[in-house]
Amino acid sequence: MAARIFDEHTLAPWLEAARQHWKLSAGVGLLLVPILTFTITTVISWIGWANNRDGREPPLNPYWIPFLGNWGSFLLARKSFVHRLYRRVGDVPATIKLGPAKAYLLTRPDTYGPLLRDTKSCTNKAFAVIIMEQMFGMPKSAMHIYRNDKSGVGAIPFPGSTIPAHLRVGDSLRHLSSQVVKHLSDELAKIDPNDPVDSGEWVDIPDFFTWWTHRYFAATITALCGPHLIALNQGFVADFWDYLNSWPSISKFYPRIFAPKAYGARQRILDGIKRWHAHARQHSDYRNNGADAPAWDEYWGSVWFKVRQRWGQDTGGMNDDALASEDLFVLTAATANALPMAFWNLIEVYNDPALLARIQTELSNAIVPPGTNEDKLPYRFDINTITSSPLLQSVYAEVLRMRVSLFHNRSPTQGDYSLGPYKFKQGGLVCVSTNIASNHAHAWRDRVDGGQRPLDEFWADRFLVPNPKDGTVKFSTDGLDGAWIPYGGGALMCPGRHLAKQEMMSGVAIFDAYFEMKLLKGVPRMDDDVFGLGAQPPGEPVPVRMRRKVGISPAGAAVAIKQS
Ligand code: HEM
Repeated sequence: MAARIFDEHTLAPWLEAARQHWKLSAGVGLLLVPILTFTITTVISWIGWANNRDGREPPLNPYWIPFLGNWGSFLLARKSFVHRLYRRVGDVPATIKLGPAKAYLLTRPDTYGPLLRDTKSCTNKAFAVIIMEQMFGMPKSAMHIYRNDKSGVGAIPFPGSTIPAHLRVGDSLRHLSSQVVKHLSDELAKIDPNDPVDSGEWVDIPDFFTWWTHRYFAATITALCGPHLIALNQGFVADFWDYLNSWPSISKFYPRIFAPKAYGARQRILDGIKRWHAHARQHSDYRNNGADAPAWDEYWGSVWFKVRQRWGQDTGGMNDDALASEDLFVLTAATANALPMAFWNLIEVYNDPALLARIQTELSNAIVPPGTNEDKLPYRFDINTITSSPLLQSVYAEVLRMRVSLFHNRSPTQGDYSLGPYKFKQGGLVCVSTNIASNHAHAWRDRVDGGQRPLDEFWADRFLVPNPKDGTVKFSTDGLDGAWIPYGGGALMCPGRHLAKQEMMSGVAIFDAYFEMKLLKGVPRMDDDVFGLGAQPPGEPVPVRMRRKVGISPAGAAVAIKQS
């Protein structure tokens, strides 16, 4: 009977009709593929939800397009993808198909801490390898160095690792914050007679984000790398911001032909770094980087760059292009998040005159020596006065909570990884979203002032708790394990976090010492194209009215400021 149903006479008319209307048939076929895929993945998802066994994989997030899965929506609309998924699954993790990769999105902050700390079983290696190639242009010829580094990320390399300690990927930062503060103060003290901001009158600036981040970038790069990187490369500062602004395009893996501006900016930066390396190698021996070497010299800047140069050279597999990509990674890590965050810190403070008044004494006391007048320009600052202020720390932490949006990505490397009743396959990507962590109602239930301070609003005092010792308040992140994770966690936690904190907090004191400012349109919205990639910059121009406070002659003409 079955044979009769499918015999050639029965099928023939259908095949003939399909031949005649092939366009229609192809269209129906194309429509059926996603519908079938969605139906099948939905059934798989239900089975996942019904499964109560320990050691199960999280339920699958259904998708329409075979092979690609959720890759398209994740790359093109990360924010709405994560929000929709979170609304659907709540506190249950989800399995997501991202092209050839399998990822797991964790949605409960109380699972974040343990996962991030377990760097023995779960590292960011798989992800870091992709990032080095796609975002920083690491040449393929050097990628084996990252793939072959089996030493893990903990302080003690895994048994069997052959990579000596001083050659491992990653390093630490020291001695830099006071340099950054000094250079930013020098930068803001400079008077340009042609710049209306330096006239002593109130002037309107159409976009304060550009004004501030370009100046702070120049100061940070001079502190990190010495003055020659910028001096050797005209337009380096503007090019770098073009490159950072291109991150959303590069992160979508667009081929070069579709994003020539983005890849062009990246290439100009890489060429500039190569020029700087060659110049520094000519003038200063990068092998002189031990305990007795100076912490900073004008050619390499921080001794850290000498150590990194030596590491790169000693791998034997890195050419000049690869060494430039390595340092592009560091320069990006050091500025792409910290400087937009220093911007938001200023914006929140200047948006609220009452808050500015509350911190004014601490800001003024940070200038050393106290009572310094204009003869002592550029001012010098005591960062400790600022970083120990409970309120300023709370503002800083709240800014990070609201404006940092990234995924901490881990991958089980020592077999499948168990977390509660769930199992994550070795090689899968386990993703922790700072946005879910930062806005999780239960995790933050004690930090919303009984519901009066919702998490989608900035609240300067969110991180202040009573101090029973003296009846005052103190800054605290107690009880927020897994909820406040802008820097990640465990051995992989950002090595630049102390520097970032000092940059963000001292930025307010330094700016306040030289300028007055009023926001003309309040706090700008964030650029959601950067959601999931780090610090979100503003998504619109930020007009302000500014006036220089110091360094102005009585006639209103700008006067030159002495360099100390
Ligand atoms: C607000 C500012 C910053 C934020 C939010 C931030 C965040 C992060 C995060 C989330 C990671 C990855 C951690 C993980 O995988 O768990 C990271 C890594 C890193 N950060 Fe930061 N960071 C900031 C500022 C800085 C600064 C100022 C530096 C200074 C140089 C820096 C240097 C680095 C480096 C070198 C790594 C890679 C570490 C490694 O792979 O060994 N970061 N950062």
